[in-house]
Amino acid sequence: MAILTASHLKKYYGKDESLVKALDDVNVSIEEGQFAAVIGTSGSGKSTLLNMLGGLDVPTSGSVQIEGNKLEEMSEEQLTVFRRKRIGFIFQNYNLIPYLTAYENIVLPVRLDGKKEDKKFLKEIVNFLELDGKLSNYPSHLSGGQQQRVAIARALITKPALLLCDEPTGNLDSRTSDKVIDLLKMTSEKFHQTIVMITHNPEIAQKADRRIRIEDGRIQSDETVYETDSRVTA
Ligand SMILES: Nc1ncnc2c1ncn2[C@@H]1O[C@H](COP(=O)(O)OP(=O)(O)OP(=O)(O)O)[C@@H](O)[C@H]1O
Repeated sequence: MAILTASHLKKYYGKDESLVKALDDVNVSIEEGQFAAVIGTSGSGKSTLLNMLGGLDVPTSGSVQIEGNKLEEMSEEQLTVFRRKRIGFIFQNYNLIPYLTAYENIVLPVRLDGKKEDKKFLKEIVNFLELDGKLSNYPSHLSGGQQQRVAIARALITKPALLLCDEPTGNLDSRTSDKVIDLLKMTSEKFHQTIVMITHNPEIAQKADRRIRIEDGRIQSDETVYETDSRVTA
C-alpha cells in the first residue's frame, strides 16, 4: 500500500528568463515500509522534492498525500502538528538544539505536543542507537556520528510513519556513515517506518530497496530491487 503519493508536483522559482523549474511534474508513490533513495546531480531538485513531500514548502501546483491526508488541504497549524506526529526529519547538519542535552533534544517533539515520552520506547531506541551514557551530553560534546544518532532518536521518538532524510551522512566519514545507515535501516524495519533518503553516495543508494533518479526536476529513472522470493510454491 502506498503511504505517500505525489501527483503532478511542480515547483517553479522566479519568472521569465530567470524561471527555474526545480520540480517539473513529478509523480511518485512510496510503498509502506520501503527504503527509497533519491539520487541525482547537484541542483536536480532532490531537496526541493523532499521539502514538498514533508510539507516544509508549498508546491507551485500538484498534490502530496501522506496516509490519505492531502497536505495542501491542511492549514499551517494542522500541517505543523501533522509533521510533528507523522514525519521524522533527519538532515545533514543534524539540526540539534545546542543548549539542550541529547536527552532533551530527543524528547523535544513529544514535549512540544504537550505529552510525556514513552520511557520504555525511549530506552529501546537509545539502547539500539548505542547512546546509553551520552544522554546528558550537549551536542558540542558528542561526535558527528553520535549527534546524528541523537537526531535519528529524535526523529523516531514520535513513532512517525515516514522518515525523510536529506543527506543524513553527508558530514560523516565512510565508516560512521555505514553504521548510521545500517542503524537507520534496522530501526525503520523494527519500528515499521518508510524512508525516503537523498544521497550523493552510490554505496548508500545501493542499500536502498528503490532508487529514484531526479534530473532537471523530473524523475529520470525509478528502479525497485525486489528480494528474491525463496518460498517454494506447491
Ligand atoms: N529558494 C529558491 N529560489 C530560487 N531557486 C531555487 C530555490 N531553491 C532551489 N532553487 C533552485 O532549484 C533547483 C533545484 O534545487 P535543489 O536544492 O532541490 O537541488 P538538489 O538536487 O537538492 O541539489 P544539491 O544536491 O546540490 O543539494 C536548483 O536549480 C536551485 O538553484
